[in-house]
Amino acid sequence: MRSHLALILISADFLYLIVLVFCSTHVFAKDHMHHPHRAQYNSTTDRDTLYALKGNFNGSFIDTNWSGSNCCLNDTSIWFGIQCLNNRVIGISLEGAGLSGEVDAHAFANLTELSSLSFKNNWISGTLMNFSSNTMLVRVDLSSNMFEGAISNSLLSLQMMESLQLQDNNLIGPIPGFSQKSLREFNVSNNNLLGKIPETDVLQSFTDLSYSGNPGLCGSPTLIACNGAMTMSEADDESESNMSSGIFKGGTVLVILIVLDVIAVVTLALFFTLCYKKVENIKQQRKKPVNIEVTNKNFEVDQDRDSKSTTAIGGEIGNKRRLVFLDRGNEFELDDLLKASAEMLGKGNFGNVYKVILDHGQEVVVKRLRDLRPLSREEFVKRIRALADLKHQNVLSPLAYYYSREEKLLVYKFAAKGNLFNLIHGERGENRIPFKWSSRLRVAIAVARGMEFLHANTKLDNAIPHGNLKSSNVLLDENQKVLVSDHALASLITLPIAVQQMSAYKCPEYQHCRKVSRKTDVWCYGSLLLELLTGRVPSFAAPKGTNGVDLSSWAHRAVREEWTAEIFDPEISRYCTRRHEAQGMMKLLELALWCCDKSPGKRPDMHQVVREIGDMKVNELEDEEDLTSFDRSLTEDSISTNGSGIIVE
Ligand SMILES: Nc1ncnc2c1ncn2[C@@H]1O[C@H](COP(=O)(O)OP(=O)(O)OP(=O)(O)O)[C@@H](O)[C@H]1O
Repeated sequence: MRSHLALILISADFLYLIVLVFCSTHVFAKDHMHHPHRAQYNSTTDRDTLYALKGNFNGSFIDTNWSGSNCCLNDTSIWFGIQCLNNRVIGISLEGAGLSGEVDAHAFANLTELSSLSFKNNWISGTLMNFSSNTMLVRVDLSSNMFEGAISNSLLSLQMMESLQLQDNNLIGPIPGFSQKSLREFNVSNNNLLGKIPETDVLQSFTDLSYSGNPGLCGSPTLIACNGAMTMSEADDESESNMSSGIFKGGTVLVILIVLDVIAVVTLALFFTLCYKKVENIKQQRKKPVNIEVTNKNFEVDQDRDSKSTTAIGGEIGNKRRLVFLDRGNEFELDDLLKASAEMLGKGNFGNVYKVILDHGQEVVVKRLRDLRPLSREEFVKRIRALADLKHQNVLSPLAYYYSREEKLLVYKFAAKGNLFNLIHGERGENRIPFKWSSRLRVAIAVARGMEFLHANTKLDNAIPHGNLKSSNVLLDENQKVLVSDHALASLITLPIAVQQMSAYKCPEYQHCRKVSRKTDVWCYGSLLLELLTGRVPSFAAPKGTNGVDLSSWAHRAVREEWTAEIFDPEISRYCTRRHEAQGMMKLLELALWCCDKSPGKRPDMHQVVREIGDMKVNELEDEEDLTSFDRSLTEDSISTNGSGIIVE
């Protein structure tokens, strides 16, 4: 018994010594770093480190963006994706930048001020880097890459770390015993990690979602029992206790150890208080204000950060504050937009969308793009020009754009009658004005024409002409003209984001063999027809918190099992009493199922679709009646939205 106690005390003393040494060096190191004149590293070493890092990646974008003699100028970042403070690099954020390659293990050794690192959504492979020099790191996000090997033990020494995101990689081996109290977000799901999850308070404080998708992991907080598996530290403890019994005997040693330990505990408490105060001080200094504010009155664009970008492209952008108009007429300045009142229409997958009423009464929509591919100004302009050149009466092309390093805007005409999603699924209570068959057919024909035009005229190689066709991207202007919007935005968005968010990537061929093509747009069009016919929301376009239906499988089953009549929206079947209407509904259903064929090769092209659908005659009288319905349904506030154009149930 005594020998056990003595052993425990000696171990505690040993631990104490280690902690003491660690604390002194750690506190000293931080102190050292916060006095620039004493610092060993500076902006030049940071720049050279980033140049070396750039050499690790295969990705054309940082080749062009990371160049020149300064990556930071005081607190302003000169290079893309870098954050600076006092001429030092404190943040790197290259999310969805299409980066591949392996990062050198010691790539970050000189970035001693780095507090935030994100390489989320890239294709980076190799083992995790060594972070032991990056003691200021607060956030690390390496999720959705192809990192392999073990979780680096260097992460255990990061005492300021609040968030560690390593999910969706190929990491293997056990989870090290993270015990930093600062750690509030932790995710290692969807890797190949093994063994028992260490029972540290910190690791046990996260839910099993942080660990899911690792078939070899066991122990709390997962529900998988370990069947005798131990963590590495448990195994070590056990073998040590077996070996050491009987080494220490006698009461004297014990008394001395007890006295020493009391002194040690008091000193240790003093040291921890000192460490804690230092760390809190540093955290306070690092809190930076957010740059972009959006209110419901107006919106502000971050213009000052672009003070270096004055390059003119084809004479278009000499002035950094200029909106560039893609057509003549309608011209106004960015300042006119900024001072006008703005109302948020919705938070789309690619950025927030605002309706802005200019002083002279013109209503426009401003789409503030985010998650863009890291495009140079030239590439961005080229792609916007290509999509703006596509002019058709059923296609909504942008009127103008704004480009700066930090901000990219697209300006569109405002479509006063809202979107097709609201028309179909808007409030179904007694105030609803029916959205009848002939109106639905009219929309289907207009969308087909718009899509046929896009398919015939899109010039960008390998691009899907639309890529995100769905009912919230079909708009109606003040004259009920149907407009297909948001075409070709896929060419601006990073691939991982496009895969997550765009309709095209929900098609069967992408699920099976990661391929999309022009015929993918045809599948989206078929799904839109099914939405029009059934009044149900397709699962890929269902608003957050609601469930949609796999419309194509559902409709195919209905036809196979001969209960087709039941799938039509009662709102149209109730009114479609005439023979040609019932035939039209069946014909449109056939066309929808053809477009949704699992095999892209068997689907029609958009030209064939227009030919098929053009044969269906819209009854003129019914059409007149329905136009009135459209108007009333949109002006009587019968559609309730949450401001994002999405139905509130
Ligand atoms: N020119 C416009 N006129 C009127 N409403 C618009 C216009 N452009 C977009 N909207 C509406 O603003 C909201 C947000 O549009 P946005 O296209 O960004 O998002 P979304 O269609 O919900 O999703 P996604 O980003 O995938 O396209 C939607 O309700 C859309 O119908």
